[in-house]
Amino acid sequence: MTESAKSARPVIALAMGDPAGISPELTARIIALDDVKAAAHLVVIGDRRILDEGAKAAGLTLDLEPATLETFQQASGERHVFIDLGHLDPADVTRGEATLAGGTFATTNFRTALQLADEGKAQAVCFTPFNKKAMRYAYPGYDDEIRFVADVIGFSGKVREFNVLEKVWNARVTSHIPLKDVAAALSVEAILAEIELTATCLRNAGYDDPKIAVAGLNPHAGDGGSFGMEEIDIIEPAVAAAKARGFNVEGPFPADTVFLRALKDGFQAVMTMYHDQGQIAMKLMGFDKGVTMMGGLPFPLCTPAHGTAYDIAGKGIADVGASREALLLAARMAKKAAALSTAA
Ligand SMILES: NC(=O)C1=CN([C@@H]2O[C@H](COP(=O)(O)OP(=O)(O)OC[C@H]3O[C@@H](n4cnc5c(N)ncnc54)[C@H](O)[C@@H]3O)[C@@H](O)[C@H]2O)C=CC1
Ligand SMILES: NCC(=O)COP(=O)(O)O
Repeated sequence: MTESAKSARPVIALAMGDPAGISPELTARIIALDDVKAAAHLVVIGDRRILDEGAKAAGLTLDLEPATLETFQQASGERHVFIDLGHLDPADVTRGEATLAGGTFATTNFRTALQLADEGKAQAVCFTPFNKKAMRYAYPGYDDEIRFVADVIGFSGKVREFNVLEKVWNARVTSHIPLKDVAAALSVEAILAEIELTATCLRNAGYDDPKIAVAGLNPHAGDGGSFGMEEIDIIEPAVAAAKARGFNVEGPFPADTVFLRALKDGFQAVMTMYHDQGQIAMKLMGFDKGVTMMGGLPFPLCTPAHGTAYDIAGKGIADVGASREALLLAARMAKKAAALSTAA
């Protein structure tokens, strides 16, 4: 890519996701978006035959620059780049089914994208949806993306998923664990660490003085200890400790109204205690725009908040809105990171 094109737009490595779902058509739709093109230079990693199937489903003809891992940095930047790993024949894809072949395809693409970012050859990574069952076939230790990323790039710092809508973010203290284990996983230290990471990620995304609302765990935030003690014993002390450290944080608020309060009172993020406490609200507020962002890594990592949608795969009706937001958020964060490192 030419120097002027490079400085204007971050390079985003886009890994094609699960081939049995909507990932191929979403990848094609992302490549065709003008605002994504204006915001980022994409290096798409996958198999051209799978992408072409997606383009066909989406009714698109794609104009991509073919390149290899060795040559893509010399690309002009006029067109997005496609790195064809040639590793999956469409004949081996069973649409709507989680398979080892699908998981191998997606983990290989993801690993390659992560390595590019780790080597500084891309400033951010995005992916179209993975299916966790398929990922586990290919990589048995695959609890979720966080564990995989940590394994691939050898990162041991704190990383967490955030769900992002323009109007509000959702951070969570626990994530992919059984609901029965949530209460035992809460501690003052865990909540404090999440607040700190959330504030940092919000600042990295351009919110200079982030304000965070913390949800309770129990109905009505425990109602003074009537329905559980976690608020009194853990969450309130964590919020007090965070305030003492200078964070703009309030709570615990009852979880059933905390998002209403956040929107009304201008909180940039709601911290929930477990996955679906936030996800239900976020997906109702903006399923077609929701982004999952892995915060705490050395580079932005974003994906749509929805999944592989096996039920509509190949029908050409998958909405690209959330993927578009994922790419645009990653581009914004990459530009902000570049500006901060230039200023330092
Ligand atoms: N970005 C990612 O990699 C994500 C992956 N997943 C994974 O996806 C798999 C399936 O997850 P589910 O819980 O079934 O949720 P899902 O989001 O795949 O599907 C839920 C419903 O939403 C619809 N839907 C999803 N995306 C859509 C789109 N772009 N346009 C139109 N309709 C859409 C589906 O057709 C389905 O009816 C799981 O393995 C899960 O872990 C889930 C969330 C995010
Ligand atoms: N692949 C990203 C992902 O699955 C996000 O999962 P979740 O945050 O919706 O559980």
